[in-house]
Amino acid sequence: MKPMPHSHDLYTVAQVRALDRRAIDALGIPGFELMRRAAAAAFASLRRHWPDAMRIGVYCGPGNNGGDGYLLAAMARDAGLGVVLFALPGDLHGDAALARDAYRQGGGLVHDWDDAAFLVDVDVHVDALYGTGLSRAPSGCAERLVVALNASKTPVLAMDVPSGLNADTGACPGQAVMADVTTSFIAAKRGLFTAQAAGYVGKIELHTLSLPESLWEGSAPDATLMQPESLPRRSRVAHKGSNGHVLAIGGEAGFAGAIRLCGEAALRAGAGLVSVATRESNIVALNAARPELMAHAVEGPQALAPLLDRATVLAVGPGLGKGAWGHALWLTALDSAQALVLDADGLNLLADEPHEFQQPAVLTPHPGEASRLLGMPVADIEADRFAAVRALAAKYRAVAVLKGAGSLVAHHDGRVVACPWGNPGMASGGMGDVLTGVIAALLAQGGDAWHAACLGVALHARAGDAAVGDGERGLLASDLFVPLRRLINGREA
Ligand SMILES: NC(=O)C1=CN([C@@H]2O[C@H](COP(=O)(O)OP(=O)(O)OC[C@H]3O[C@@H](n4cnc5c(N)ncnc54)[C@H](O)[C@@H]3O)[C@@H](O)[C@H]2O)[C@H](O)CC1
Ligand SMILES: [K+]
Repeated sequence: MKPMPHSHDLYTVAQVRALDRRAIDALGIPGFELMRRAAAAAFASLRRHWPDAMRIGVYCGPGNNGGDGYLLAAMARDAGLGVVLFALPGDLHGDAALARDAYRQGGGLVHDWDDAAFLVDVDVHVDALYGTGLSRAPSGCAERLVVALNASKTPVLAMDVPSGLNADTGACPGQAVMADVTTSFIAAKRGLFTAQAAGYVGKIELHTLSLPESLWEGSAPDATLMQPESLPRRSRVAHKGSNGHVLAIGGEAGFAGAIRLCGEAALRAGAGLVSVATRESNIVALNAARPELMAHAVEGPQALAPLLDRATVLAVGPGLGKGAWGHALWLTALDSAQALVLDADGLNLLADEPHEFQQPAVLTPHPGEASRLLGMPVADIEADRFAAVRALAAKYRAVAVLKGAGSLVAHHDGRVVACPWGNPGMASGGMGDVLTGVIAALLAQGGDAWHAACLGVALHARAGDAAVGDGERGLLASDLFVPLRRLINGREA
C-alpha cells in the first residue's frame, strides 16, 4: 500500500483545524462532507479489522466527533449491521446535529447514556465521544462510560483520537479510551505519538479523506515522525582511525557499569576507537569485561588532557557522580572543542551550572533530568513534551533528546521529530547509557549532532523492539547490542 501522503507529518490541533477550515473555505468542501468521508473511512477500517462484526455499539459525544459517529452508525445500518447508539447529554449544533438527524431519518435510535445504561453485547465499540475538541478530563457519566469501555473485553475503534487523550500533547488529564484502532482524519495529530498516547491509541490509521494535495501546500507540520534509516555501507579501505574516536568519561569509584555499557555501545554502533576515562579502581573490571575498550585511569583534569586531544567525540556522564572528581572532568570536557553527548550526571551538573554550547552538543535527559534542567516539575514536562524538548534545545543551544514513551528530539532551530519505536521493557537501568554510546558513535562516524541524535534514538528504540520478542520483563541493556549491529548495517534486526 503506497504510504499515505503526509503520514510522517505531525500537526498540532490548531494546525489541523486550519486544514479543516481550508478544506471548507478554500476548496469548497462542506464540513458535513468531511464528516461523511471521516465516517466512511472509519467504517471501512472497522470492516477491515473486524470483518465478521455483525453488531456494533456507537457512543457519541456532543461535538463533531460525535457527528462522525452518527454517520458511521447510519452507514453500518445501511450495510445491515446491528447498531446500538448511545449519546452523551449535550446539545448538538451544526454538522453534528445534521448527522444525528440523518441517522434518525434512517430509522436509527438514539439512547441517552446515563448511569442506568450499560454496555450492550456487541462485536465492536466505536468511540465517538471526543476528538480534537477535548478540553479537560472526561467527567460524570462520560468518565463512567470510558471506564466501562476499558473494562469490557470488546474491541474499540476510536474516531480521530481516543476520547480523553489530549491530541496536542499525548497527555491524559483523566480517564481515556484504550482503543485497538484509532482512525485519524486529514492529518496526524502530534499528541498521538508521545507521552501517554502509546497506552491508548492502539494501531493508528491516517485517512486523508481524499483531499487534494493542494490542501497541505504551505502548511509546515509542527513535527515529523522518524522513518527507518541505517548507515551507508563502509568504505572498503576504512581503517580504525577513519571511524572516529569516542572518549567516554565517567565511572566514579565503584560505578563502572554505566560507563562500560556506554563504551561498548559506542563500539557496537561502529566507532573506530573507544577510550574510557574513569577512576583507577574501575580499570581492572573494565579490561576484564570488555578489553576492546581502552580504559584509562584518570584521577584529574591533567590526566584527561592528552586523551581529549586524541578523541573526536566525548560521551560525558554515565556513572560520573557529582563529586569533585566528576565535576572537574565535566568542566574540562565542556571547555574542549569536541562534539559531545551529555547524559546522567553530566546533565545534573549542567542543571546546577547552565552552559550554552558552542561545540555540537546532544543532551539526552529522561523527564526527571529534564525537570532539573528546566527547573520545572516532571508533571509539567510530561503535560507538553513538545514544548519541553524545544525549551531544552533553546536554553542550552544543543540538540535535546527527551526520552520516555515516544522520545522526542529537538534542534535549537525549532525542528522536532518523534520516535514511533520503543517499548516499556526499555525502562530499565543501562538503556540510557547505551543510547549515549550509540549517539556518540554516530557523531564519531561523521554525523552532525542533529542526525546523530535522530538516528541514534531510532536505532536504539528499534533494537529495543527487536530484543523484546521474548517479553518485556527482564530485557537487559546489553540485549540491544546484537540487534543494534544488524540495524546499523541496514539488515533486519
Ligand atoms: N479533522 C477533520 O478533518 C475532521 C474533524 N471532524 C471531527 O471533529 C472533531 C472535533 O470536533 P469538535 O466539535 O471541535 O470537538 P469534539 O467533538 O472533539 O468535542 C466535543 C465537544 O465536547 C466538549 N468537551 C470537550 N472536552 C470535554 C469534556 N472533558 N467533558 C465534556 N465536554 C467536553 C467541547 O465543547 C467540545 O467542543 C474531530 O476530532 C473529528 O472527529 C469532522 O467531523 C471530520 C473531519
Ligand atoms: K474519539
